[in-house]
Amino acid sequence: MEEVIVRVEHLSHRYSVDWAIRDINFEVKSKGVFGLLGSNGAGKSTTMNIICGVLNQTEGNVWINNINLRENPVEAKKFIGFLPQRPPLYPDMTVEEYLTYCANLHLMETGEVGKAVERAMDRCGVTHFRSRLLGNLSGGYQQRIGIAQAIVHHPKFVVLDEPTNGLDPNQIVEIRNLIKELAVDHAVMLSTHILPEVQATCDEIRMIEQGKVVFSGTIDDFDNYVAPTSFTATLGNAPTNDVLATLEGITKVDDLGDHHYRFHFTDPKDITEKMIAISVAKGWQIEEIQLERLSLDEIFARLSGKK
Ligand SMILES: Nc1ncnc2c1ncn2[C@@H]1O[C@H](COP(=O)(O)OP(=O)(O)OP(=O)(O)O)[C@@H](O)[C@H]1O
Repeated sequence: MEEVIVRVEHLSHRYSVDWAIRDINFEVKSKGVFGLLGSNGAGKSTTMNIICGVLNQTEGNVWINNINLRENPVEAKKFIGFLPQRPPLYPDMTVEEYLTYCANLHLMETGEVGKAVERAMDRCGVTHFRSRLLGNLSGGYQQRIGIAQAIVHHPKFVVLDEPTNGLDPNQIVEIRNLIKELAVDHAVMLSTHILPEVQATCDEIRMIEQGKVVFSGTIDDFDNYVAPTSFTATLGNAPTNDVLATLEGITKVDDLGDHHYRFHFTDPKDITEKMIAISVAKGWQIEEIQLERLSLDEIFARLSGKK
């Protein structure tokens, strides 16, 4: 059985009077990417801050490598690398100075520090910027340095809070690739409010909404759950609704007016390709076709309703 590196049991936290998270339970395995998905204010950062020992929980327990984080924080934190939402970077330090400083903060043996810094720079693809001041790096490279500081002390568990926030599309792809590389030999936990982000990077996910877990499962379970069940199409020369409703794979058709239709189906496989092929063959003048995917808010609403 795969090793469990993190165990979270009945975790709850209250800021003054309001509960930010309530009775969160999960385990993180020693390899792969574990995603915490939730809209703004759902409770992701609160959960991550507690798991990294930055915030003391009101109730519940966190074990890192079987060490109770609350009872033995110094030992437990040796296994954790954390990139908070705002990377703790010092703009007047060079990359190498900063990573050396972080390795020392993590109480690494002095003789190990140089090697560890080289390895972290290499893994994050920043060795060529070793003498560059952090303040002079682009957002994407600053994020890489943030990840490098999170892995410099060889933690088993790496926590990344919204790691692609504020990056451009190319930088996002690069950081996602880096996360997947790290997950080959680390347990990586990331939080995000971006649906495609979990779909692109995560193996296992928990979705939280108003501080409670509303979905827990693998990414395949999640993709099945959020698979589209309808598409819309504009047909310049459509046949009657009765004809459209008998098309293979279509369970129902709504006439939305102005040559616009919504088609419901149960099996999404090649459904739009089939519709395009038959429209062309029959001369229905298809002008536009679009799968209707659920937005994150709609998924939350569905999952919360289910619960
Ligand atoms: N220091 C604080 N004091 C009081 N309330 C807080 C504090 N930090 C967070 N909260 C509240 O706790 C709830 C959860 O916030 P949290 O930051 O954990 O959510 P999040 O999912 O990380 O959202 P975001 O993506 O916007 O950071 C929110 O209602 C937030 O307003």
